[in-house]
Amino acid sequence: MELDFDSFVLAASTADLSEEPTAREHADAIEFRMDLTDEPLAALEAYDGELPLLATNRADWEGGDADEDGRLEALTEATGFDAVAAIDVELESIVDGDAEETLETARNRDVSIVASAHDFEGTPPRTGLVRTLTEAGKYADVAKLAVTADSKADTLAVLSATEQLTAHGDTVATMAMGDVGSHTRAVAPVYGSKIGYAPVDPAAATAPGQYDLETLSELVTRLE
Ligand SMILES: O=C1C[C@@](O)(C(=O)O)C[C@@H](O)[C@@H]1O
Repeated sequence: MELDFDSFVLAASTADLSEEPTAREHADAIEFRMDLTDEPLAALEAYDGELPLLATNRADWEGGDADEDGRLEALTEATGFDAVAAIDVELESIVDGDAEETLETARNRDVSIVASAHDFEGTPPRTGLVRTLTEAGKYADVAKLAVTADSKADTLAVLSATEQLTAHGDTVATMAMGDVGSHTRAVAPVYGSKIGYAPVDPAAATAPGQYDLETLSELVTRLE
């Protein structure tokens, strides 16, 4: 399956692929959080849903649950499944040189790459946001950055960086986590952000401040 990020992609974030039929009505893709389930490759093997998958195997040092041992290997293996249209790779793994094989395999298989960075502590100054997104964009089809907003000024920095990079022709996905940042999930697409994440089941949010899928879908559609 294919996923292009020329227009906004709403991804239903889940560790349970059996949620796909429920997600279908509102989502364009499923973000499959491999790190939050026990047998992710078996789940991929059994998947027969309609929505393309963005596979994420989030490292424990980046807010996820995957042990480093075999983490990128499992992600590489995931690119072999037809339904996997894109993978998310941590920018830090890319910069460290650990993800070379994963990136090469994905490219050979026409699987898109999202290079991601997360800040669970705060929001760096705008110039830092632009720098990180520009760096991520060198390696990937989409440069993704999720930060934690403590103030409205933080959310404006995220939106402003999003607008700048989009105007420059870069493909970015941005969001501010936490309560103060929630609205950026609805508004960032207006400034060019190309991926939004929302849980099908609000009780199973994969990041602080997420809206449930139906709500984010409605907000983004109305603001479009
Ligand atoms: O990186 C992201 C973005 C995210 O952290 C969010 O803030 O919506 C949710 C994660 O599932 C996803 O992998």
